[in-house]
Amino acid sequence: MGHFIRSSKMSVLFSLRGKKKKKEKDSRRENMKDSLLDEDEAAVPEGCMAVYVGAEMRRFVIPTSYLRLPLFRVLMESAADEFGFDQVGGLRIPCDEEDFTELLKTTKKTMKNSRKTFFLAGLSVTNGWASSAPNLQRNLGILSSEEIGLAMMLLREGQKHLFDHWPEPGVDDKRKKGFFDQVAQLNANYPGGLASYIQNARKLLADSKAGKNPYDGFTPSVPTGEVLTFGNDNFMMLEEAGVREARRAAFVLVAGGLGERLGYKGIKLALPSETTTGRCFLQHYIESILALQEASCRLVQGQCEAEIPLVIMTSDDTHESTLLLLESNYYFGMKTTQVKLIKQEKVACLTDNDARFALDLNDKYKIQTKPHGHGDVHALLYSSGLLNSWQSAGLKWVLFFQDTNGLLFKAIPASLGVSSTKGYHVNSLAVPRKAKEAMGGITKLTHTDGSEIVTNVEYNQLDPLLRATGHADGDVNCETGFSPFPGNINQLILDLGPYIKELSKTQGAIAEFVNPKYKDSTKTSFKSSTRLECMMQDYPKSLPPSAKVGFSVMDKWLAYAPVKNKPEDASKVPKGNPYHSATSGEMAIYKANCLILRKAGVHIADPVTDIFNGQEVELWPCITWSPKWTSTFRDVKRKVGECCSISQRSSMIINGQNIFLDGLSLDGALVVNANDQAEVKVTGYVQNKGWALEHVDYKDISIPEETRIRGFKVCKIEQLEINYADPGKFCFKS
Ligand SMILES: O=c1ccn([C@@H]2O[C@H](COP(=O)(O)OP(=O)(O)O[C@H]3O[C@H](CO)[C@H](O)[C@H](O)[C@H]3O)[C@@H](O)[C@H]2O)c(=O)[nH]1
Repeated sequence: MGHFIRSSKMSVLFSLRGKKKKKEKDSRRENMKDSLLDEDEAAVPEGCMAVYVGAEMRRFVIPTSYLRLPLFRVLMESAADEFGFDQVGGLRIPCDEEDFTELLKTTKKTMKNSRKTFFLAGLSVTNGWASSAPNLQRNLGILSSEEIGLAMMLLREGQKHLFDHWPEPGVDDKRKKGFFDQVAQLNANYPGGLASYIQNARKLLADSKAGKNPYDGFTPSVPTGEVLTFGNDNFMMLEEAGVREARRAAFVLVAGGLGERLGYKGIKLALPSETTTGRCFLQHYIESILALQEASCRLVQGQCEAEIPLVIMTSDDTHESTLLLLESNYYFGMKTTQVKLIKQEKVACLTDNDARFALDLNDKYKIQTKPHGHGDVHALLYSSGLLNSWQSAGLKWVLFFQDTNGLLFKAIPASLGVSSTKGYHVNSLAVPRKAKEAMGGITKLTHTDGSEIVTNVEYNQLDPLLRATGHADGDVNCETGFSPFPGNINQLILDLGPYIKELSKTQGAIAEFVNPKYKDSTKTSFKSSTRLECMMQDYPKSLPPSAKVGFSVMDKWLAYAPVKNKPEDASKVPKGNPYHSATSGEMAIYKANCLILRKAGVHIADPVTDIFNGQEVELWPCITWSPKWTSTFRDVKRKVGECCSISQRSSMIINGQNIFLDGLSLDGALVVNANDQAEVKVTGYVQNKGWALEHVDYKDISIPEETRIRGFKVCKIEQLEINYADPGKFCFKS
């Protein structure tokens, strides 16, 4: 590598082809300009620029792509500052023609060999830029040119504090390099790099400090959408339409969140959705998708070999455990090629309104990072190329869903049916919402210019928005006992074609927000570091008014029972509001199954109430079935005959595709297992001691965490278990 430092100070000037010269202000610029004017600008080919070097103004023509190299660009930019040019930069570096020629040679090579270092020799020339961070300046010798480029960017963006504690070269050099590895990664992961991230953050933090309403100019009102009634003819028609479409769908599960509110150490996808079978959320989701796939193929004529793709968005917090869960369970029956994991990266945490990065408390060479939110899913899907491959394969729908909603697949067929019959580009699934419940409200926003959008207003923004627009009480229930705004459960169904079209404009970037928790009303410091975030449901916000955006409202008991809150928090939820805990999530599954069977004609006893981990819940018979038993209500009705009854203390597990209940009277526990080729009718009176729920305390650490967070364990005292492993037609009569 050549050595660029010479005693003689010379100037380099460059001009971009076709740019007009501005009026020069100082004499040095005047001199240079004179020389430049003699040059034949037209001779500079497209994509190149002319650079004038040294006292003689020797002309070099170089590709403008060189500007992509961080240091080269930084030097050009600082020169532009120095000379006051806007588009035409001047560069004054102490080098001579020979050095510059060498610099170009190396640049050329670097551009070819991509990101190798090349500017090292020139660095000491411009060391002045680091004088504001003396500890960094002393360490420049140990850094590569790429690292220097990043360091320059950090200083330019007000991050010099990151180097305050750096010791002399020779001490912790490896960790210093590690610091830049992380900076390079953070820089590469954010569109526009860290400089854009910091600039966006400063703007959003200033808006937040000023109390700026993100919905300024908009008036909220209650939108109208499709309201579905479980089990009526319309519902069954929509379910059938949805199942038909399912073979042209892809599912996307966002599962990068750690679930801090639940306080569970593992990944939420590995939690049992209910404990009679112990089926975890991921197993339940995969089996539900496979069941839909089969049901969809059965509906269409001729050969159907659809394999519904499943994409799981993970993060560093969840990736390894998710992969392990899949691999150690043979992907729960799904082909490995059907499942793709895409990992979102975290973003830098910010300590103050100037968007200064927070250093990790345990490692001063590491910037603290946090997840950027589920909105990352759009950019990742776009950049992965999956969307285009799905389109080429003839797919039409993309369904997004979250990590812990054991009821969701009961609502999917009908809501997909709504999308296909209404031709919605975007369909959000919603349920009645209790005021202040931690779910966004689907809201119609009318702008002062007359334009309208129907979108999610997040739960922490709905109350201030309502108060700011003349609703003095803010987010409150209306006479129905619910908020008038339907609650968004973050199950989105997008039409793939318009989705791809929109993403090719935005590359999947979603508007960000920041939510700092201030120490006091001066809003100058934060209780803990914050970061920029984005939400997947904000996707429709950028759509043109012509986009067909709708939503479908379903009963809450049917569609929504997430597991998000730890027992101590759930027990403090105001009476009548949902707990969203492991306890309520499991109880909701039993309740929904009972209500579905009731609607199909089974006599099911009323529930009793009980208290687990301080939460009062309805205790219905513990009935579960494997997803392949049924994907639609019509199918349930087909499989349930006359005169069935189930007592309150009963439990039942139906595990098989062709199991029919007919004249069954159950008072105890019954487990029916049958392979897909066995058709089994279950009838008669089954009575035994059954299963009981034994109370456990969440504070009792001798009990496994996944059990104690729900406050009970299932004690299997006595049951009748019948198994059919062979094909054939069978009737079991007790
Ligand atoms: O960076 C992240 C953050 C979250 N998630 C995933 O996104 C989903 C939702 O995360 P949370 O459960 O933390 O979401 P919230 O409860 O804050 O709220 C979201 O879910 C609610 C319903 O459950 C409402 O719909 C609300 O409007 C919506 O923002 C989870 O599957 C989580 O794993 C990610 O993949 N990456």
